[in-house]
Amino acid sequence: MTDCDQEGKARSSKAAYTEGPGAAALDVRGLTYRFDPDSLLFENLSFTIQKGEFVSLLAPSGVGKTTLFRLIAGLLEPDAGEIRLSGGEPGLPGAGAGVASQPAPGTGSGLTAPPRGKPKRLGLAGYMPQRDGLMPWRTVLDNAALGLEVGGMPKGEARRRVRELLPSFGLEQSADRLPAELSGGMRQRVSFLRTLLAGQELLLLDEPFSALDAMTRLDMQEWLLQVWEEHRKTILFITHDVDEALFLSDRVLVACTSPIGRLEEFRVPLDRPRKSEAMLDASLLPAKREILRLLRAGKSGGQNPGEPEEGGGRV
Ligand SMILES: Nc1ncnc2c1ncn2[C@@H]1O[C@H](COP(=O)(O)OP(=O)(O)OP(=O)(O)O)[C@@H](O)[C@H]1O
Repeated sequence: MTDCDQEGKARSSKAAYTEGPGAAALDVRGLTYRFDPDSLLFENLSFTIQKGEFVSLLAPSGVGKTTLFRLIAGLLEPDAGEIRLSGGEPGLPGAGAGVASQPAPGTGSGLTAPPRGKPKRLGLAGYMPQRDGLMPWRTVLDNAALGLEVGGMPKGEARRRVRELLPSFGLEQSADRLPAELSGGMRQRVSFLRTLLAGQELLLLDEPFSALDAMTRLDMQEWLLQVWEEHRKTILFITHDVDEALFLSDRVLVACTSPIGRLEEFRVPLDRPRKSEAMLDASLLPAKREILRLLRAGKSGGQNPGEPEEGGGRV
């Protein structure tokens, strides 16, 4: 048993998720997935994200964070378990669109597994992958409008919708520029605008700021919170930066075992709206210390991780 497992057992009675079936944006039950027989990534994993929450996911590199996003987005199908998203018809609760299920061993859920094929939840979550994926030949305006156009909106209407939001994304003067003419932060803003405009309730953001310098990153974090407070979407955010996770989130979920079978939950004790100085708030230190310790325990496969350094916040 790893240090992380022991810690999980000790904390399990406290780490109860607040589940309200009508308010869930995402409900994962008994998820099991492997790419090949020797690489089990998820084993009977369950967690819930409520509508309007900002939740970050922290885990050591290579344990399966991006794969989890691909499963939620419907790009991969679980071997067992179910993934439910709101926003489909009839949505949550229920067994209509937006539900992918395979029988989870030992869960006795009694749910009927739909036939394999196109996942019913495909398109129900907005997915912003690590690389911004902007098309180099399309302007800012046309890149941001892409999701709307793919969804069937006429080009003129899609462009009008984009133009309305360009000012709050700091892109008003850049509508006709190509991606190669943009800074890293601007590219991420275009990519996020495209994701937001596609209209889904749940947005999956995979390390969107990892390639940015420290100052741009701080600006982008504050900006993202402003936009989120304005649009009140549900965000699930992958990062390797503990400070970033604590600053942005209502809850931080930490995966520290491989395969991932449970997520340790930390509620962030900060009021909103937040400014970046909140990262220095002393109330965050116990959670930060504990998260770093868990991640180091997970990384070292259960070797004694020792005391984490105060300053280090990236894993
Ligand atoms: N298409 C694939 N086929 C086979 N194995 C894969 C595939 N995609 C990812 N993997 C493996 O699954 C594991 C998890 O990969 P994933 O990218 O989900 O990890 P991650 O936690 O997001 O990593 P990082 O933090 O470095 O981005 C890795 O061992 C990876 O090599």
